[in-house]
Amino acid sequence: MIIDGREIAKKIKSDVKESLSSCLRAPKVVAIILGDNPSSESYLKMLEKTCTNVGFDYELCRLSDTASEMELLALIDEKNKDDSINGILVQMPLPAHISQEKVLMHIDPVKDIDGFHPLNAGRLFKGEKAMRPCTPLAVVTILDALSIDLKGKNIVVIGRSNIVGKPLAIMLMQRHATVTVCHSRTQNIAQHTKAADIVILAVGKPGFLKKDMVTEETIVIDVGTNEVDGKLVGDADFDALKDYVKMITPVPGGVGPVTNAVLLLNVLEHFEL
Ligand SMILES: Nc1nc(=O)c2c([nH]1)NC[C@@H]1CN(c3ccc(C(=O)N[C@@H](CCC(=O)O)C(=O)O)cc3)C=[N+]21
Repeated sequence: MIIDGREIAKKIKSDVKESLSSCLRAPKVVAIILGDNPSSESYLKMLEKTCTNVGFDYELCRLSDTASEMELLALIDEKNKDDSINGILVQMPLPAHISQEKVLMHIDPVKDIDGFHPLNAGRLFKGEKAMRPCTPLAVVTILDALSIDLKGKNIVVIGRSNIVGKPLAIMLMQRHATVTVCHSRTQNIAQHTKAADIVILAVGKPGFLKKDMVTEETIVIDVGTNEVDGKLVGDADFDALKDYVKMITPVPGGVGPVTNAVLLLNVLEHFEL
C-alpha cells in the first residue's frame, strides 16, 4: 500500500480551518529569508499557500544574503515583541557568516514553530509539552493517521540529525516504541532493518533502502528529499519496494505535505482559539 501524504495533510488543514471558524482574529506566521535560493523560494511559496488556505495571516520578510547577523537578530526581536505574530520561521540554511545557533536561540520559544530552539528541544527531551520540529512530527502524525499502534514496535530510524533523527527517536520512545537509531558508522544496517516493524529513512541517499533489507511486513516512511536528474526522490528504492512492503510513503506526496500541515498545529499550540 502506498501512503497518501497529501490526503493526510488535507485532513489536518481542514481540521485547522474548522477550528478557526469561530475565531475573532487569525493567527499570523512570519517567514524570514536571506537571499534568494530557488529551493527555499519554492518551499516558502508552499508555506504561504498552506497558511493562507486555512485562513492564517502570512508575512514574508526578505533580507539580502549579505545582511549582518545583527540585522537579522534585530528583525527577530521586532517580531518577538509583536503580539499580532504567533509563529516565526527563519528559512534554513543561513549564509555562512551567520550563526544558526545564535539565530535559533533568539526566537521566542513560544513562537518557535520549527521547534529548533534549545528550550523546545530540551522540553521534548524531557517529555514536557514543547513545540516539536515539523518533519519528525509529520512522521508520527502519519503513523497515527494510519492507526498504527507504536507500543512495543521495533522501529529503526536511519539518520541522527538534530532536525529529524534525534527528535524523532525521542517522540517514538514516548509512544513506547523500541527505537534503534542507525547512521553512517552503523555496521550491517540490513540486519537492523530486516528485524524492524517500521523503517524510517532520513539519510539523504537516493535508493539507500533496497528490497533485500526489508520484509513484506515492513512499513517504510521515507523522509529523504534528494534531487536526481532534476527530480525529487526519497531514500528508498521506491519502485522495488512499493509492491513488496506492507506500506510505504512516496516522495513527493508522502512526508513533505504533512510536514507543512503540522506546522499549522504548532502555530495553534500557543494561540487562544
Ligand atoms: N526553518 C526551516 N524550516 C523548515 O521546515 C524548512 C527549512 N527551514 N528549510 C527548507 C526545508 C525543506 N522543507 C520542506 C517541507 C515540505 C516539502 C514538501 O511538501 N515537498 C513536496 C514536494 C514539493 C515538490 O514537488 O517540489 C512533497 O514531498 O510532496 C518540501 C520541503 C522544510 N524546510
